[in-house]
Amino acid sequence: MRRREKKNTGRPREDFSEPSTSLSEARLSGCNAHGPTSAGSALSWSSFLRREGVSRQKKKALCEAAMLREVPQSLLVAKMLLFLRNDEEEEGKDSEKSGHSILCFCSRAFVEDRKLYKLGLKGFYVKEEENSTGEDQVSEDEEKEQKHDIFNTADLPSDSRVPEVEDIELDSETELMKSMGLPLQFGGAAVHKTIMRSGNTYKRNNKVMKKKKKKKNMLQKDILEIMKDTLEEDHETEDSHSLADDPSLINKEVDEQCENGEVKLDGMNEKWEIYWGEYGEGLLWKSWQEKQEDVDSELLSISEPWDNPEMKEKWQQHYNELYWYYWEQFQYWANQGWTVDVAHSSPKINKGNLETKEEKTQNIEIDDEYREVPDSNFCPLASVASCECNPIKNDNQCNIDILTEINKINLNSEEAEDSKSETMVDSNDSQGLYLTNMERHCPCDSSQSKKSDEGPKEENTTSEYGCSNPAASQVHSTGGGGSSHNNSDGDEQPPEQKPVRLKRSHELDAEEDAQADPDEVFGFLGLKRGTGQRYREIPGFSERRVTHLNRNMKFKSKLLDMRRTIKTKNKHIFFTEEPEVGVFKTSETLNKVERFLKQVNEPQEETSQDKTVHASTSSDSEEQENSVCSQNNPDVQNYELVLPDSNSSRHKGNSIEEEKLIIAARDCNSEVPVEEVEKEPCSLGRELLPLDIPDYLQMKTEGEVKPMKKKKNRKNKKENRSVPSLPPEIAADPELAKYWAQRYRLFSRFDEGIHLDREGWFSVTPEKIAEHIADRVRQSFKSDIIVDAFCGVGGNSIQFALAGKRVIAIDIDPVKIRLAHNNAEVYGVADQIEFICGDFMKLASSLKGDIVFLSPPWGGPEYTTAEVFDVQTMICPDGFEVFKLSQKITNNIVYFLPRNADIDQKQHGLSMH
Ligand SMILES: C[S@@+](CC[C@H](N)C(=O)[O-])C[C@H]1O[C@@H](n2cnc3c(N)ncnc32)[C@H](O)[C@@H]1O
Repeated sequence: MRRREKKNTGRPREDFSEPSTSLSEARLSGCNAHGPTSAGSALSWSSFLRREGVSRQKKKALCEAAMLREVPQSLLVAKMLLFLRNDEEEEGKDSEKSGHSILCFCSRAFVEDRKLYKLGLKGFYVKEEENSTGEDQVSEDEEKEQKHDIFNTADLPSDSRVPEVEDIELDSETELMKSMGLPLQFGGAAVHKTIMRSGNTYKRNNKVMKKKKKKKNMLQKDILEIMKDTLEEDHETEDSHSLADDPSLINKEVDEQCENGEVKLDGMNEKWEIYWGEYGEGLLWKSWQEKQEDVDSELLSISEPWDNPEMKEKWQQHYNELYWYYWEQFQYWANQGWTVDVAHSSPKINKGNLETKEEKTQNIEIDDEYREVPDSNFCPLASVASCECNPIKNDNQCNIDILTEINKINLNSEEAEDSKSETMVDSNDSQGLYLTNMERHCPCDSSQSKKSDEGPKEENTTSEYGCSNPAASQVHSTGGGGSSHNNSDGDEQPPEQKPVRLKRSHELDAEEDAQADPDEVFGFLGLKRGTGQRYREIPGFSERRVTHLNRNMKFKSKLLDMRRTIKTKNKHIFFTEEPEVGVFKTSETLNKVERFLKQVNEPQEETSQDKTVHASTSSDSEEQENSVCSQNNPDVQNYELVLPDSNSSRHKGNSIEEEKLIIAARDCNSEVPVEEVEKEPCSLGRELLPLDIPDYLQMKTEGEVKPMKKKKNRKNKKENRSVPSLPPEIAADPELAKYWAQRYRLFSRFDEGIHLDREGWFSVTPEKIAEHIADRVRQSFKSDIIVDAFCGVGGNSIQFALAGKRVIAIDIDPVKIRLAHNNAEVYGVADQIEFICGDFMKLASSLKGDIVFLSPPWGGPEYTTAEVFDVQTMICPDGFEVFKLSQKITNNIVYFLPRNADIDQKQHGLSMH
C-alpha cells in the first residue's frame, strides 16, 4: 500500500487505500471525489461533519476514519460519533467544542481488505501536473460535480477523459499478476479494464448522464484508460499484437473472439452486460424506492424520476452509484469464484456463445440439476460451462462461466450474508436479484441445498465453502448443456473429496451474536447506554448517551484484559497402541505413598498390642486417645488425620513460645513405651507430633499439603536429594515411621546424611523452631558463646552455629553427641561447635559461656495432663537445679519449657525470673 503523498499544490493524491494521519482539509473535502459511492450512503462525510457542527479543524481529528466513509450501506452497520467528556468537566459543557470526538464506522466483521479495495477505497495515484496550483482545491460542491463526472467518463471522448497512461500507477495486485505472467483479470485494476469493453453498454444504460469535462477530471477519469492500456499491454505480451494505438482494434478483436467462441478477457464484460441488462432496471428501481422512503415518502409518487426535472439529477446520481456498485460487486464476486444458485432465467454460455433467452429457459432445468463438486480445488465456474480449468491455461474459459453464474449471484452482500439459508424465489419478480438466494457459495451449493431436501445424506455437506482457486479444477467437464451432473445420483463423496468451507479471513461469525442484548454487551464493556433517539432525522442514525461506568473494565475482564497471560500447562497424553481399558496410571507420588504404607503396615501388626497398652497408660485424655488411635491405624488417611486433630483450637493464636511448648508437651505425652519410661525415666521428654507448628514455621516436608507455588522449589530440592529408602529401624517401628515422613521438617537437609536415634526422632527441636530460637537469641544477646546444656542430636546447636554463635554442646548420652557431630557436619558447622559428652549437672560449674540454653527432658507424658507443669519435679534432672547451675555460668539463660510451666514458680524463694 502506498501512503498518500502531499505536495505543495494542496491537491490530494487519490489513494485512499490507507488511512493517513496527516490528511489535510483539502483532502478531506476531496474524499468523496473518487470511486463508486455506496448506493445507500447518501450523506457524505463532509456533510455529516458539517451537520454535526464539527469545525473543519476538528475534522482532522476524525480523518482516521476517512477511509471508511464510503463503506457501502450494505456493509455499514452503524456510524457513531462519540463526544468524550471528562468527569471533571462541567455538566453541560459542549463536548463537541471541547475537541474530543471520535467517529466510529461499524461495519460487518467479514469485510475484507480486498473487498474494500475493490469497492473503491483505493484510489489511483495520479502524478500532479507541474503547474498545478491551489486552484485544484475545490469546494465541496465542485467535488460533487467532480464525483458525478467520474461516472460519465464513458460518454466522454476518449481524448478528453484519458489521463496520461504513464501517470497512472497500477495497483500492486495487478502488477504482481503481470510480473508473474498470470491473467490480469484476476488482478485488481485488470478487473477494471474490462469495463472498457463495456463502453457501449454503459452508454446505452447511461444516456441520461451529464457530460462534463474539467481539468480536475484528470484526477479521476483514468480507470478506463488504465484498463485500456493494460489490455493493450496484455495483447502485446500474449499475442504479440500491437493494439496500443487503436482502441477500435481491441473492440474489434473482442467481437471476433465472441463470434468465434473465444471469449477471453471480454467474457466478464459480456456477462456483466447481460446481467445488468437483465437485472439492472429492477435493482435501480428497488434501491431508488428504498432511498426515497427514507427521505420523503411523497417522492415515491413520482413514477419516472428520470423524466422529472426535479428528480432527474438525483436519478442520474442514483444510477451511477448503483451501476458502479453492482459492477464492482459483480467483478469482485465473480473473480472470487462465487456463484449462486441458478434456477431461473439463467443465460447459459458455453464456450463463449451466449444463449438466447429461449435457450436460457430451456436450460433452467439443467441448471437445477447442478450438483456438488466435491473438491477443494473445485472450479465453481467450470461446473457450468464445460470448463476444464487449468489455473493458468484455461482461466479464460473459466471466465466464460462467470457470466452464467453471475446471474446466480446476489450482489447485495448484506443479503448474501443474512440469507444464507433462504431459498430462491422467483426471479421473474421485478426485483429478482434481491429475491434471489444470495448465498456465497459455489453453484453446486444450490443443488446441494436441493439435494439436502431430498434426503439426510446431503445434510452434512456444507452449503458454503470457499473456492480458493476458481480456475484450478479439472474435476468435471460436462457437455454442451454445461450443467454438471456430478454425483447426481446422490452417492456420498469420500471424505477427502467433500467440500470444505474455508473461513474467510475476517469472518468472526462465531464471535458475533446478532441476538446479543446490547445492554449486556455495553455492560460487558463497562458502558451503560441510554435510550436511543433518532438523530437529526438522519436515516439509520440514533443518538444515545453512553456512560462510562467502569474505566478499568479491560483489566477486570478476562476476555478484555490483553495483558493477561494465559497459563497453559503442557500436558502430554500418550496413548498406547493397545487400548488399556480400565487401567489407570497412578502417579509416582501415589506409588510412593502406597509403598510407604505397605512398609508401615507390616511392623504395625506386630506392635499393635504394645501400643494399646502404651496408649492406655500414657494418657487418658480424649485427645491423646484419638492421637494414639490414629497412630495405631496404619491407614494413611488416619495418619494424616492425626495432624489436624492434634492441632486443637486452644493452640491457635499462641505465641511462638507457646506453640513450641505445645509441641514439647505433646512430645512427652506421646506413646513412650512403659518399659522404656521405667528404664530411662528422664531420657524421653519431648516427643514431637506433626504439624503443631504455626504456618510461618512450616517446613517443606514430605506428606504435607503445600501451596502450589512452593511445589517447584520443593521439587527441585527433592530432585537434589537421593531419596533414601526407609531404614529398617524406622520401618520396624510404626511410631518412628510417622516421624520419618516428617524428616525434612526436623532437618531440611536430612537426605544429606542426617542421623537420628529413636529418642532423637522424638525429642529433636524441629529446624524451623530451632532457627527461630537461634534468631531470637542472636537478637537478644550480642555475646558469642552459648552453652547448649542438653544438645541431643544437635537440632538447636546447629542453628545457633548457623546464627553465628560458637556453641558448647553437652549431652549425657555419647550416642547423641556422635549424632550431633555428624549432623553438624552435614550443615557445615561442626567446627563452630564444641561437643562434650557428660552430665551437665556436673560440668556446669566448670563451664564458661555467655548464654546458657536449656532444653532438658520434660520427664514423660504427664506434663500435658498436669494443670501446671512443675519445673522442679517434672524435669529430670531437677529443673530448678538446672537453672541454678546455669546461673553459675551466666545470667543469660534461655529455658525451653512446656507452656503450662509456672515460670513464677519459686523454690526456697528462688524464681527463674
Ligand atoms: C530433649 S532432648 C534435647 C534435644 C535437643 N535440644 C535437640 O534439639 O536435639 C534432651 C537431651 O538431654 C540429654 N540429657 C539428659 N540428662 C542429661 C544430663 N544430666 N546432662 C546432659 N544431658 C542430658 C538427653 O540425652 C537428651 O538427648
